Amino acid sequence: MRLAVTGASGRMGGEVLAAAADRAERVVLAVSSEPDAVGPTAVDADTEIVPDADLADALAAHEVDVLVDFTAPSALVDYAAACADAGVALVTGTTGLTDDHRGALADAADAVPVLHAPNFSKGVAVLTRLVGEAAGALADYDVELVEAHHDGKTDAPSGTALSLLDAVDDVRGESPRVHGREGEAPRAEDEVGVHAVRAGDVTGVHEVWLAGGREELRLTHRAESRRVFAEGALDAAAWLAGRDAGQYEFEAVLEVDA
Ligand SMILES: NC(=O)C1=CN([C@@H]2O[C@H](COP(=O)(O)OP(=O)(O)OC[C@H]3O[C@@H](n4cnc5c(N)ncnc54)[C@H](OP(=O)(O)O)[C@@H]3O)[C@@H](O)[C@H]2O)C=CC1
Ligand SMILES: O=C(O)C1=N[C@H](C(=O)O)C[C@H](O)C1
Repeated sequence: MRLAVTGASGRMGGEVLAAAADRAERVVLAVSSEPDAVGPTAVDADTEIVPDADLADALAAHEVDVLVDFTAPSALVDYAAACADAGVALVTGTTGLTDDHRGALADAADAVPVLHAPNFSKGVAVLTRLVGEAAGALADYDVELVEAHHDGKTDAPSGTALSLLDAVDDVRGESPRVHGREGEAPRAEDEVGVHAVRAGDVTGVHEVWLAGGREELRLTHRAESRRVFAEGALDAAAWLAGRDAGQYEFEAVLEVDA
């Protein structure tokens, strides 16, 4: 499998490059909006560092099978279009997507296989199922979500938090989401509080509270290292290579793994 990795100078891009090297996976392109910021030691000797402006040509010239992306929504839209033009599968973990960004991914998926996941850890996949089960079984319990990330994260709530909230809505119907609280306002019975902490170098914590009058259940996932996301994305890339055009879910990759 011949891989390209975008956001090569970023936290996750760097982690994917390091994980791929440790797994002896072939990264032919490290793509960056600032190629000079990608240290030569970040990539293997046979990996070419290319500016993202040249992505479409580079994908075709290097016969890339899958592009792995952790960048920003505006960049992802351009990268998805380049993948569609070059016939390259796309695995992306970029969060903060609006409906327009999702529309651009759907357009790309008309031409190539596309897999987007807001979280590439196995633990969060299980957490999402557990949250749905708990929200259904404890239907009258208050739900609140707290997520914490490093001080460099720009989108809030996290993509994972949004998908956990969707899991609650799937079993309870759509609930009003209250982001933080201030001042006088009684808690509505069906509201779901959402709280985003940004501090230091926290890799990623998601905690869902379910509180009844006399007991409280908390379901918590704590990522200890970005490597867990990078490994999940590389597993997804191996699974996606050679598939038909269309949109795929990370859960399908994990089913094969189980
Ligand atoms: N799904 C998952 O499992 C995970 C998802 N994420 C998501 O991945 C994304 C990246 O996270 P992280 O690596 O921590 O972020 P960083 O800010 O560390 O890196 C993002 C990189 O994207 C590139 N980039 C290209 N265009 C833009 C742009 N317009 N604005 C900002 N960056 C741009 C830059 O690299 P360059 O200049 O080299 O192109 C930048 O360094 C986020 O959306 C985050 O939420 C993070 C962890 C896990
Ligand atoms: O930006 C991050 O760091 C992370 N982002 C993802 C998200 O928004 O859910 C996944 C993980 O929590 C780390």
